[in-house]
Amino acid sequence: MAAEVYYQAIGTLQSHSYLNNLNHHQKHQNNLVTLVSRDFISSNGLSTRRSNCTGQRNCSVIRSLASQTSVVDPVLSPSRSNAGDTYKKSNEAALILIRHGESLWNEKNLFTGCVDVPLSKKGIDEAIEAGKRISSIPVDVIFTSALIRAQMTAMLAMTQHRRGKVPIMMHNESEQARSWSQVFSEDTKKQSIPVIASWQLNERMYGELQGLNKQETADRYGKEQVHEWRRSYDIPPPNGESLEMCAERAVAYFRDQIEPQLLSGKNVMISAHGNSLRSIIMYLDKLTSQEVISLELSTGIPMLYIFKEGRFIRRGSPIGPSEAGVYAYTRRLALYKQKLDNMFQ
Ligand SMILES: O=C(O)[C@@H](CO)OP(=O)(O)O
Repeated sequence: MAAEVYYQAIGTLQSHSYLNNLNHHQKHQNNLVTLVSRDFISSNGLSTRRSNCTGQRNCSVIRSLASQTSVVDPVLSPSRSNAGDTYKKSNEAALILIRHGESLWNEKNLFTGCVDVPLSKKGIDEAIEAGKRISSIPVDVIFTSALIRAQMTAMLAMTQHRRGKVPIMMHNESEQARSWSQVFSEDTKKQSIPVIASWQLNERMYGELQGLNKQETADRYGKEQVHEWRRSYDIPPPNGESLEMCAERAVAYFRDQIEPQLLSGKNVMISAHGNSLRSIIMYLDKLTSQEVISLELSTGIPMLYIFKEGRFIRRGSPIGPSEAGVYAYTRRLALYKQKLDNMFQ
């Protein structure tokens, strides 16, 4: 199918605001992300409405980092719709975020944090389903946390990718590990996707709540207290990390290790966790510490951003591998899918 066909979809998408588009996706796919106070997203007045940051140290750090990004949509803006050359010349990359599929402890409703538990049967199915949704989106490098549930999710998702590249875990923990895991064929390397695991993308450390049942904890300490531990920005659970503390390491890692990949045009997938991803989304979408409280991520639903000219544009979640809208977002995505369609005709 020709790339132009995908561009036709832009005509229909142009009339959608960023938020409408997001809502359209959400309607069709079980709430990838829930933002209770959404009005800020469609507004240009982000900075004026964002004076209510309650976080202390890191809040200002996050906000100054975030000030480099924007939710303005250059891809779908009418003035750009016919600017084919502009698309060609501009440097852009896809960024896929995915929270791991349901884990055995999600299933049991236990606080998990940095405890390293695997996916449940349902989580395995979710990861495979997630893989189908992104199976026509190019992935050049994968970042996961150091935890098995995020790694399982990434690996299972990639089994569904139409390009058929093999994800390979990088082992840089020692010189010997690096040397013993070398690949000596350039051709094979080209058919591989490096997978980089980092503790900085781990779930936030839940301290003394790890292993406790969420409902029983609420019964014992009160719903409000537990909600504060779970969703406030800067109040940590007993001996654990607040979201602010989690953001400090996860966002720093994103900026230092992941953004350079995107800047060089590489398409990146991040498989991580509810709270490490919430903190990264806070950075990408310039959410305040108040706004992030209402951000919830579903397990196993991938979310696509386009990184273009230093800005992150949230595109919602691909519904399926053939959904025209997703591939219409950029010429590169359209061409990539067209190539895959030709290969597998
Ligand atoms: O238990 C956890 O580690 C997290 C994510 O599952 O829970 P919460 O939703 O409370 O942040």
